[in-house]
Amino acid sequence: PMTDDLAFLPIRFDGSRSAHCFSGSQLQDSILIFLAVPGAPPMPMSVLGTDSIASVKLRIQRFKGFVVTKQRLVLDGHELARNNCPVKDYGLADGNVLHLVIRLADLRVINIETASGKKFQFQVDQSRNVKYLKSKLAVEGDEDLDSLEDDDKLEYDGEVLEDHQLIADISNKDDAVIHLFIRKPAKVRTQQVDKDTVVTVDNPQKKENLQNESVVVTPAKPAGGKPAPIEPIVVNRKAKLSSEVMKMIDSAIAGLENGYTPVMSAEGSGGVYFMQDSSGQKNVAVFKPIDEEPMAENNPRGHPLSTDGEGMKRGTRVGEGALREVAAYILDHAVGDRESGHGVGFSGVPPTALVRSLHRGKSFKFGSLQMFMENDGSCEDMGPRAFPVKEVHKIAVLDIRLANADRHAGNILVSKEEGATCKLIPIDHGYCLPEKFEDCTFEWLYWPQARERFSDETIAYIESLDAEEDIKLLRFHGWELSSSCARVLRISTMLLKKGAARGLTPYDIGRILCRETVNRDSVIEDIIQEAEDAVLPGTSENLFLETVSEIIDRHLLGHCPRHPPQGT
Ligand SMILES: Nc1ncnc2c1ncn2[C@@H]1O[C@H](COP(=O)(O)OP(=O)(O)OP(=O)(O)O)[C@@H](O)[C@H]1O
Repeated sequence: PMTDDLAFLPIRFDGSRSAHCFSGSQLQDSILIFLAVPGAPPMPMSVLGTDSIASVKLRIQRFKGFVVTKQRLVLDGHELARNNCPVKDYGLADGNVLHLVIRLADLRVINIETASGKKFQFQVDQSRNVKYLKSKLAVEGDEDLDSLEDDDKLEYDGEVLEDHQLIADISNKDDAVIHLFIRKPAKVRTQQVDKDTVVTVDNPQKKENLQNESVVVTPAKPAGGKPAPIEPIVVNRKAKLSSEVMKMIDSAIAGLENGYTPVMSAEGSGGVYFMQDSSGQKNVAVFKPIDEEPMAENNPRGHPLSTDGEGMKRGTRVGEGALREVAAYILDHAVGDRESGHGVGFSGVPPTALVRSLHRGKSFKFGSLQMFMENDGSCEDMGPRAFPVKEVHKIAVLDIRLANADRHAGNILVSKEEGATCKLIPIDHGYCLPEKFEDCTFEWLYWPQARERFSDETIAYIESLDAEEDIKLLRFHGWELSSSCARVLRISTMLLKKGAARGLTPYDIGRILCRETVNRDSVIEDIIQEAEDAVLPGTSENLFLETVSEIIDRHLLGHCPRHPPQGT
């Protein structure tokens, strides 16, 4: 609405003066940008270069009503994630379009009937338009819709709906039935080879990340029978799925078979669906389809499409979120147990698997399926004071090892156990194991617990870690890490081990991995640069890592731990 648009503009202007009357420095610092909210035309907004991201979000909250913590601001496909950072550090300039992505959806249920009488149900954000609904249908409709063309129409009450019309404006009645004709492009190619389905996940940017570019789905039902509604994707038949994963899949199948359709989560930046058990009373799993990740083709939250295949965080790929979710679970070994088949590991990543799942009762989608963990909210809802040191440290160890680029407070669930102690549950690992350290951020970095030393038990666990074994383990499960992701894992594991051995705290180590400001490289980035400058072109990876190791040692020598290392 007009009033909202106007509210953005004059906020910096004194009513009696025009913009031209601004005093020198303020005028120079003022930047006119456009804020793009899904389903509405971009609106002008004037900010100062010195404004922090948090203050821009606060203004958006004041004028648009979206709570600060539920906003993600995206410029050129990358999130402006640091709330304390001035906008000028992100290089925001006149005319830039800032995309607002709301992590909280305003969902609307829509019933759709095809010409041949088939019925579908969708949940769509009210702020999306008809064009978006069509693109969703194009992917999620069934084979009947295959032969239909792009210009097929959606109709409501005998009226043809225009592409730009908002879902909110179509009808006020909740039971709106929209008649449609639409085509269905393929997203993931499947091919029948003997009794198996060979699936190629379409990710043109970085195919080498999936072994042989294809994945074998083992049919859970005998050949000729109906496919199971959820099937784990198993690349290596020798890799056993943990019993927790199998149990979770079985209960989610029971829920689907009893007719309980997965419910879309109101929270999250991508498509996140809660699957129920056979009673329909309890959430048992969380399904995140590959094609609905932030910046992927069918993202339901209004994320702009990625233009170059890079994900919302630097050094990650759109379409690989599910692999990273599974990798985080696989690499979260239980103490003393590196093999597959473990339940919950040292850091408590919920059991997670790559699956093909029936979506909305008709088409299949690929994605990650994670055990639903009962919780009392996330760290976004409470201060960190009540969290036990051990709980914070287990998250810190995970984030440092995996160079997690998305550890915000909403991605740590809190469960209050009996006796009121809090357990922390790390979720959402779609942006771990990046190709570079640039976007590493750790919510816990400034929590007091991060300044405590690791316990002996944690130090023993850290000592047992081995990046080479981890890379092999992922390969065994079918994910061949790209050389740059493997390098990041090797260096972060090396730093964690060296730091812990010297008595450094999670804060000390985390500060080496995270940039202090957006535009200043982190210590680890400087160390890598120094090593790159020191070695000759064509040097082996091993020699390069030795060089990194020496530079880290030198850096840590100059680092004075808060307490002397143990045993010295
Ligand atoms: N394993 C889980 N158990 C219980 N709840 C979960 C689990 N995974 C996700 N959720 C719930 O779903 C919401 C969205 O999930 P998630 O954070 O993984 O999504 P996302 O799209 O990657 O988004 P974002 O990082 O922007 O929040 C979470 O805030 C949480 O409430």
